[in-house]
Amino acid sequence: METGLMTAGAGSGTSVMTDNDNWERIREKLRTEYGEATFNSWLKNIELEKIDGGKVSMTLPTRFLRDWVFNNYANRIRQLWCAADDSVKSVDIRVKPLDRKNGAGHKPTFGLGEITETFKGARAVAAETAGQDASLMAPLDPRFTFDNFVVGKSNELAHAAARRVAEAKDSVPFNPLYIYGGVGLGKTHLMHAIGHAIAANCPTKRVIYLSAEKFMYRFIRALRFKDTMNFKDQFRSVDVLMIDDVQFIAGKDSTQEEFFHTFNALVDQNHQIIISGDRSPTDLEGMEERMRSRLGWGLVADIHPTDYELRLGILQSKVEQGKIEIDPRILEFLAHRITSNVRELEGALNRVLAYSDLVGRAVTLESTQEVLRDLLRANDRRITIEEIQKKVAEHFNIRMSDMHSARRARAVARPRQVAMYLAKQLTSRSLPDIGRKFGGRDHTTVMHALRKIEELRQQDVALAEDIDLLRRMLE
Ligand SMILES: Nc1ncnc2c1ncn2[C@@H]1O[C@H](COP(=O)(O)OP(=O)(O)OP(=O)(O)O)[C@@H](O)[C@H]1O
Repeated sequence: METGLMTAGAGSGTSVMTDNDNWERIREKLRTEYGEATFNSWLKNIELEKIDGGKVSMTLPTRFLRDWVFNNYANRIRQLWCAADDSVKSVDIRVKPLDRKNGAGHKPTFGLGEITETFKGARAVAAETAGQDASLMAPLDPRFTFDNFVVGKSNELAHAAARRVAEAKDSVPFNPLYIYGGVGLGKTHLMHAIGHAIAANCPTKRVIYLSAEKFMYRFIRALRFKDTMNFKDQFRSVDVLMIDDVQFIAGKDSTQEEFFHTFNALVDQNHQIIISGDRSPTDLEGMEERMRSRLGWGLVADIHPTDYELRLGILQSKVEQGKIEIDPRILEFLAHRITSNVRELEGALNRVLAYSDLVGRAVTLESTQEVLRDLLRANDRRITIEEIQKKVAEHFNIRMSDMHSARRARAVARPRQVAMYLAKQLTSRSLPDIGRKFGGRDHTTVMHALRKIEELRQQDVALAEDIDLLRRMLE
């Protein structure tokens, strides 16, 4: 979110002395309400800049802190300002500009130049959350903890596996832990949560968390500056290595080669590796076979799309954390309608709340529909055949490419027929269209598949259940 703008009451400015007094009192209230630890981590560094024309301008040293405060404490700060001074119209929190003359100021936490995502123990995280020492900054998002992760059917395996890895003091339960799932379903959240838990429980463990993209960037830089020995040492001496979005290095041969050796070195030393990707290891096209097979060596845990209950649970947890008052029917509406992924769901809630702050009116169903018109339309879109194929392939543990292949073995032919059946049920595509999407098959093949599956559904309870489950997951 670019601007932290909050609106309230009506009126004009007050004297500097009174403003500072008010701010002191508000700070004390925040300290009492949220407790010393939270106050010191997030709120202590808010500075009052000025009050002008009824607008309170405050600053925080980093964008990260500003966003966090905005998302979690803005409502309360606004209420306190309004109660303290009824001339206050709006409250604005900005990132404090760098003091260029003295070279002082704070780097943004997720600055562009930052490539190392290394942290050693809890101190680094604490320093980071307090926004103090830029050189110790760890990019672990403090919101992404196990406590803030809502568990449902779709993510329970990944969550349990992540916890097991995080809590294992001297052992390595599965190596690697490979977590995969669609966009915005909590893979990064779980990895950060593992990082936080290890930092808290085993502060001497050396952990590296970074995206595969940054791994590649660092590797290329090491090559360019002839510093590969150092690069290898750094990565091969860690206790826990977490690589996010591994699909990024598919097709990047030399990075894959380096990653392969790093991977082997760590596994040999019995050091933990945790990897996330957007698809299963077997479906990582552009990834060498030896790498794919290694990625599947340990535990492969997938995160499925969320169901209604989980979406509602996530929204409820967000409003509880932010102490936000909102009509529960709005949350139910959002959980019903924003089904794409959790990131969009959170974004929708934030948009609705920001709008209500701006216009100074409570959130209603009408305003929610109005504000989210585009998002709701996008979420109403039709299910695609590709989605069906992907889901069915995952479910039956076959490759996506088998949906198009000529292979006739039952282990792949049956799931393919199930996918055709669901394509007919859940989309408005014609039989020839469906056939084309399945490796250019004839419409009579599709018809045969539909008949076969309909017949089997009557006889085979397990298959009927599989189909029901798949349909619910897709709808
Ligand atoms: N089960 C959950 N409970 C609470 N928050 C969640 C949950 N799942 C996802 N989120 C939130 O949804 C947002 C997106 O999650 P995250 O970034 O971890 O997704 P991702 O799977 O890594 O996506 P991508 O593939 O785009 O990297 C985050 O703000 C995260 O906190």
